Amino acid sequence: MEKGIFITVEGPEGAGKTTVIGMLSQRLIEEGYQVLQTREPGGIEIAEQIRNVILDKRNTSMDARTEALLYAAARRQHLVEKVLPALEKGYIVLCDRFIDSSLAYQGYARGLGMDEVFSINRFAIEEMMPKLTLYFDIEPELGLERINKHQDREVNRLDLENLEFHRNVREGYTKLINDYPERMYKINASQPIESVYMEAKRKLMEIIQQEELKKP
Ligand SMILES: Nc1ncnc2c1ncn2[C@@H]1O[C@H](COP(=O)(O)OP(=O)(O)OP(=O)(O)O)[C@@H](O)[C@H]1O
Ligand SMILES: Cc1cn([C@H]2C[C@H](O)[C@@H](COP(=O)(O)O)O2)c(=O)[nH]c1=O
Repeated sequence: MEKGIFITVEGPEGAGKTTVIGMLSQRLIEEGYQVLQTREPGGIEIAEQIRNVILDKRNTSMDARTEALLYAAARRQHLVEKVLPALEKGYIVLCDRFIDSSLAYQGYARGLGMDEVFSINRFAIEEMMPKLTLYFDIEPELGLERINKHQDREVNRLDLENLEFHRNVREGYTKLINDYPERMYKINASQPIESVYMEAKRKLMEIIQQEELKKP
């Protein structure tokens, strides 16, 4: 039984997940909590290597099932190598994307089916689900506009999908929010960054208090 709290942040491209996770992480550390900030796909060497294969713009022939399996493989390794050990030590783990990304992108937008994608992921994660998922909701046009303006961020294979794909990703997330209202909390990510952060922080603190997490 893990002692920490597993939190995931989800949403379409450019919703502000990485930025807000950084702000939350810094604030929680200042308050004395042990925090692990990580991301999917990636976060550890093997998963970062898989990330490079999945997101490489040259891999235009990648089959949708191959893509789903690669995300699940990266997830498995990241979970056992990084997330579970941190949870056992009592950390708050803030993870940029997890299974809901596979359900929205591969299950819904790629059309593989959310149930099918859930079942391959069950093999990868066993029973491990987040205590809370903050879902950053944004119109794909605005999210893509943000990342296109962001000079340092390299555009990847998934970013290059057409607008219809990105609209379907958002529709997939909307289904998930309806299916898992207890676990998922929706935030309007088109608000100014400070408002998004404040709302995320309030919800996160509610869960930390509910779980009675102790500072070390
Ligand atoms: N609420 C906001 N208002 C305006 N700009 C924002 C907001 N949130 C993030 N940004 C900017 O949008 C860009 C993308 O943000 P960020 O990398 O945090 O998004 P992301 O959800 O992690 O994206 P991706 O999943 O595509 O990597 C950054 O340049 C960031 O400064
Ligand atoms: C975990 C996961 C991710 N994706 C997609 C979502 C994004 O387009 C990229 C990751 O890039 P980011 O800048 O780190 O957000 O991968 C996916 O399709 N399925 C997944 O399971």
